[in-house]
Amino acid sequence: MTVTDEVTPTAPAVGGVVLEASGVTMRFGGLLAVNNVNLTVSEGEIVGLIGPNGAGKTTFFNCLTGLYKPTSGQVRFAGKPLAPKPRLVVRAGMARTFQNIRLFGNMTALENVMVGRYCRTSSGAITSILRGPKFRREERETRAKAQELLEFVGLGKVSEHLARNLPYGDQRRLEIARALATDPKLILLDEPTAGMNPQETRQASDLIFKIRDSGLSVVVIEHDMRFIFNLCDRVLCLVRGEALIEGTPAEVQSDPRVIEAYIGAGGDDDDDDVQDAEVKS
Ligand SMILES: Nc1ncnc2c1ncn2[C@@H]1O[C@H](COP(=O)(O)OP(=O)(O)OP(=O)(O)O)[C@@H](O)[C@H]1O
Repeated sequence: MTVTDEVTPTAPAVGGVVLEASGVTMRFGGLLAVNNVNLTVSEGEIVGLIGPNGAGKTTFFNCLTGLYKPTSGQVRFAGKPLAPKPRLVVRAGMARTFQNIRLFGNMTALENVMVGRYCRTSSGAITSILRGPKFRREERETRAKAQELLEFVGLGKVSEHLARNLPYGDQRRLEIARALATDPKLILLDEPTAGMNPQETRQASDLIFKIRDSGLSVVVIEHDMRFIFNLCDRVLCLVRGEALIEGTPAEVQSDPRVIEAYIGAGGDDDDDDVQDAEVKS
């Protein structure tokens, strides 16, 4: 089966620039993990970030989301410079998921999503302790919004299940729901299909299209080339911290330097995927 048989993406409605990262560089001592990388993401775009292991993809995400303060370079979001502080980044409208699942295992799916929502509520510590009418109203709204998001990602029926008891693919969806609860304009997904079976991967792809169709932009790191080439409007390939090529899936897939980079890195069979994946035109 070809990739294009698997899903039927709708045409992207690309708008103004949401994210503009320019000259982002991150040095760890003597190691230049990210070197002078630029990335622009527009409204309604799905952008893929690929590259062999250790290429700097997650480090670049960490620079975009304020977990790391870049050694140099600038990140602008919705036209304004973005301070490298995770809390401010989330408030500005950028959310993310992590390579390793970071859920609260002993909380229900619903509670996990509610936690994500609290950055948009206004009840302070005193209101929360006193549990007055304002707090109760916000809590009701937060709960309703969280349930709506669980339904959006296909987990409406398991909202009262403990996160740790959910199957792996559902835990990944739950992470996405929690990120969406912050009301982002842009969501960054770090290896959202890692460890998934082919059916879960197809569902993840459908969910990302649905997120895009709801008006968000998406940047996704992934090693699964079929998934990336089928999903993305544009792909940036990093190698040893530097941008090797940025282009449409077809352009990136047919660039011999990309295949070489994966083979040279002694990768995890991704090089076969780069050549074999059939991309949307
Ligand atoms: N906090 C850190 N301190 C020192 N070195 C780091 C740190 N984080 C990442 N690195 C190094 O930076 C380089 C890029 O790592 P990074 O995790 O960003 O790559 P990646 O492309 O996401 O890899 P993978 O696909 O394996 O997740 C690697 O050499 C890594 O060892």
